[in-house]
Amino acid sequence: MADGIVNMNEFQVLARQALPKMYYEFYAGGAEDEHTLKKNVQEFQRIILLPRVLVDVSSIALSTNILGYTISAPIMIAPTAMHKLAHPEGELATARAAAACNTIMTLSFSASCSVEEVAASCDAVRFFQLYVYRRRDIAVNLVQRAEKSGYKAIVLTADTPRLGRREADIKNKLIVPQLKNLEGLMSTEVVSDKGSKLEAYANETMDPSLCWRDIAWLKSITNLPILIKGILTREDAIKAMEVGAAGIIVSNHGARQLDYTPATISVLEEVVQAVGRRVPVLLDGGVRRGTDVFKALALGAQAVLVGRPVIYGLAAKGEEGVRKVMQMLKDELELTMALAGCPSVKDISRSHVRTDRDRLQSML
Ligand SMILES: Cc1cc2nc3c(=O)[nH]c(=O)nc-3n(C[C@H](O)[C@H](O)[C@H](O)COP(=O)(O)O)c2cc1C
Ligand SMILES: CC(C)CC(=O)C(=O)O
Repeated sequence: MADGIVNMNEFQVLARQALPKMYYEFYAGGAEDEHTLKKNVQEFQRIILLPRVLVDVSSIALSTNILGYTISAPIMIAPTAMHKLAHPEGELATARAAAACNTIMTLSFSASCSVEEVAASCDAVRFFQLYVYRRRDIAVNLVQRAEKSGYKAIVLTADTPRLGRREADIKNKLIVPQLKNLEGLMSTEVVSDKGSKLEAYANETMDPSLCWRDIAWLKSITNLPILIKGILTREDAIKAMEVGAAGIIVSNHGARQLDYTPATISVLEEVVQAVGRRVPVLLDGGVRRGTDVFKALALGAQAVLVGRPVIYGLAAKGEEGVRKVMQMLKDELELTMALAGCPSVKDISRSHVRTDRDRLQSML
């Protein structure tokens, strides 16, 4: 099925064909007007590449290091919920693909497979994404299980005190299957019979009082490094460093939370400047091409994460589809680096891209 596929957009078409409408729209959709959803992709397209020629590019090195772990390319797997809605093997297939590609998978708190099942099926480096519920004992339980199962970092998602308004899910009356990590801890049944059950469930469970002070609590329950996901401003990047985050993920949750937030690529540089290399800055949102990865690296990200492309690969062709998606991005990045005159990831610099701001400044 994935033979003859030449780019990520084609995987999206396959996924649409493979999935029931309710699930496809859950995966593909964004919040409200989906303004940010479009912007996440379009703002990458506004950045221009400035290649250097006559550089020896006979060998291209893609590998990089994240929190001390070497990965084959600066492209990681973002946490996305409920992979069994895309494929019967769910996160186990995704995890095996991550291991085969030698990259880091971030397992979603809201996965359809448990932290233990995924750990048993994948010897690659894994991070665990955490939502903090009103019932804090659930976070303690999950973090401890992740630590015991060999996950290497906690990715705290900070942009979801409530669920964003996803109109397709409301229309489709999206259902929520029992979340595997919560089995025996709490039920995911909700009473709401109108609109998105996911929204009702999330709003009942998420702790909207979670705040910067709570990072101290989180640190008290784990020895793992904590990355904060959902940072979009200089101010919050500074706060994240003050509370001791080991890394920052510039993210607007794939445009599924607050609509009209900026495209992630357009705020990356501001965050990178605020952080000043003290901790790694990662980015997700709208990465669909190797050139996008290159642009994010040129603007200071240490790596990117991809969300929907992985789900589209999974829906289209299970583990093989995810592998193909990751390989496609790697191959495109490798070619971009060769054509831009960058033999290694370290050679990708700010001077290899021109942004709208650069164009404005050159006019002053
Ligand atoms: C279907 C779907 C489910 C998601 N589930 C989660 C989740 O459980 N936890 C989380 O922190 N982010 C979640 N995200 C956000 C992703 O981690 C990531 O920020 C986003 O997908 C990146 O944008 P992209 O899809 O354009 O690559 C989800 C995104 C999608 C599309
Ligand atoms: C279960 C969730 C809250 C999943 C999520 O983060 C999302 O759908 O964007």
